[in-house]
Amino acid sequence: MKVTVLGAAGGIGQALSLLLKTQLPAGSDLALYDVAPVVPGVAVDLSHIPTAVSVKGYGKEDLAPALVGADVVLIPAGVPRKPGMDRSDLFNINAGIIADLIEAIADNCPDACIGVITNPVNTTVPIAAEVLKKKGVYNKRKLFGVTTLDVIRSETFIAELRSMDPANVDVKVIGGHSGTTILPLLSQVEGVTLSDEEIENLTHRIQNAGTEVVEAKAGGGSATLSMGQAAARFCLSLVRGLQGDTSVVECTYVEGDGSDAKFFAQPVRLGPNGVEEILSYGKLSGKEEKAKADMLDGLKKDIQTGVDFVK
Ligand SMILES: NC(=O)C1=CN([C@@H]2O[C@H](COP(=O)(O)OP(=O)(O)OC[C@H]3O[C@@H](n4cnc5c(N)ncnc54)[C@H](O)[C@@H]3O)[C@@H](O)[C@H]2O)C=CC1
Ligand SMILES: O=C([O-])CC(=O)C(=O)O
Repeated sequence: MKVTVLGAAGGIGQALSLLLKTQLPAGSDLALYDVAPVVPGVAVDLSHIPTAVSVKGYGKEDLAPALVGADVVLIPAGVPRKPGMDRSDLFNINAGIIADLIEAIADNCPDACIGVITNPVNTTVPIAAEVLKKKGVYNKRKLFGVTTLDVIRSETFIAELRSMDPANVDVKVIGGHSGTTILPLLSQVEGVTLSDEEIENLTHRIQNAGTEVVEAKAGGGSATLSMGQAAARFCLSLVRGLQGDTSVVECTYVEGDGSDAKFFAQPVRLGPNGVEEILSYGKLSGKEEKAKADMLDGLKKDIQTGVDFVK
């Protein structure tokens, strides 16, 4: 497997690359690309860790060789939020960065699975799809918005509340990746019964957890370490699927049947083709149904913003 990280010298990129260096299957190649001049140094640094994963750094002018042969491309390139900003405030800068990087992916590794981390995810994923369509290489089974951070936060916060081992908590989070479009299905958590008040408080915390980190970092960026862990989990799941394991399920923002919105985060079974099957997210509680209905217009607008940007 070759995994390429675009934006590898950033906060997420470095944490993610470290986890991949130590956890990708033996024999994998890890390609680290960034426009920041430190990226070859990040690669040398990681290369001293004794695992059977080879690491190579690629500077600004070397995007094509970083991508050629990639099975998976993860994209945390772009600017993060500062206090007082919404994820949508990142659109002006990050939309162009995503469009350019996706174009290069279309030219150099059109069959790769692409995991978009760059915000606003609700919009950057539709941008990626439109660019790939223009290039004639769009495969909806291979384009993913990485929303795993919402899942691991949900698992963490529930485990804390009930003094459980987080490894035993499994939560589906559907919708999108900002504000109320993040919809954790807390009525369905197996083995955990939550009161209405607990569900309300947890939902609010999960939806605002990104802002919790942005405010705590006080101008120094947004979640990088937890996001590195989330993206590594997602990437390792994708790789297991690509290598033939068809039992791997993750929630991720993909183009499904469009019954809720054209792009929607939902549980997906992964496999050799990327998305093998979009799974049902089950029965929602009355409150979750209403929360979904209330956020869909906003999510659809975010998606349209991405489509319009490319058109
Ligand atoms: N999907 C999610 O759940 C989450 C998404 N994010 C998003 O991830 C993005 C990155 O966040 P951080 O790593 O904290 O930012 P950062 O500023 O630490 O790193 C971004 C990196 O991207 C690089 N970069 C910029 N333009 C580039 C280009 N054209 N090609 C290659 N590299 C380029 C920069 O040089 C930098 O090294 C932000 O947009 C942030 O909002 C952050 C947390 C969670
Ligand atoms: O909140 C942000 O800007 C970064 C992010 O997406 C998250 O932490 O969920």
